[in-house]
Amino acid sequence: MTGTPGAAATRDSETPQRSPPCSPSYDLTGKNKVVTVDGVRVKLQIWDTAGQERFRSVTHAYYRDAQALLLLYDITNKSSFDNIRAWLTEIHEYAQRDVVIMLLGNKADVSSGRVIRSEDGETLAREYGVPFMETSAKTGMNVELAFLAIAKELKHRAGQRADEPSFQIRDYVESQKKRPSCCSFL
Ligand SMILES: Nc1nc2c(ncn2[C@@H]2O[C@H](COP(=O)(O)OP(=O)(O)OP(=O)(O)O)[C@@H](O)[C@H]2O)c(=O)[nH]1
Repeated sequence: MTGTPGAAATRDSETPQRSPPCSPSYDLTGKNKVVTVDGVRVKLQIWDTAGQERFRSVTHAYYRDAQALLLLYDITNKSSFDNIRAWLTEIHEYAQRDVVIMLLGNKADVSSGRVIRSEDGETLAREYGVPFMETSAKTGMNVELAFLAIAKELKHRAGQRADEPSFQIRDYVESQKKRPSCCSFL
């Protein structure tokens, strides 16, 4: 699912989900997940396109009604990064207008073999106005944060009062995210 809408999250839905094809230590996709935000339990239902990105008509069905999309690329795989632009264009066309999008550069634990710098991810994310962080499904780095940030945003939208300041997901992610250690930079 790298370079694809790796996870599409909807809140509290009854639709069955797919399982991921592998089992890294921390799952970025494939399960229902309950995240507690300010004492409120937010249930995220997560769908993984699981390699079906070749079949665009199938993936449309995955993300058409999603409230949030996690776009993953692999920092050791340039084509997965290059695909992100095409996915953002697709999403613009087919997803909900107010869908929450997050860009994730996965495999941040890998110290040799990195071909995409953190700055490249940051620049792309800034261009599209979406939050960005690097993650590792192996060590768990920023995985919980990705889901928590999405849950906070969705909860905020659902219950926002007119007098409340809006939740800024990009600021929140920037303030909370962990950076990979020095040695994994190019
Ligand atoms: N080191 C490291 N390996 C990872 C990480 N995430 C996934 N992998 C490994 O990368 C390989 C591919 O993982 P997948 O989750 O199958 O990749 P994918 O892009 O989702 O594949 P499809 O869903 O089939 O498109 C597996 O061997 C995983 O264990 C990570 O964060 N760090």
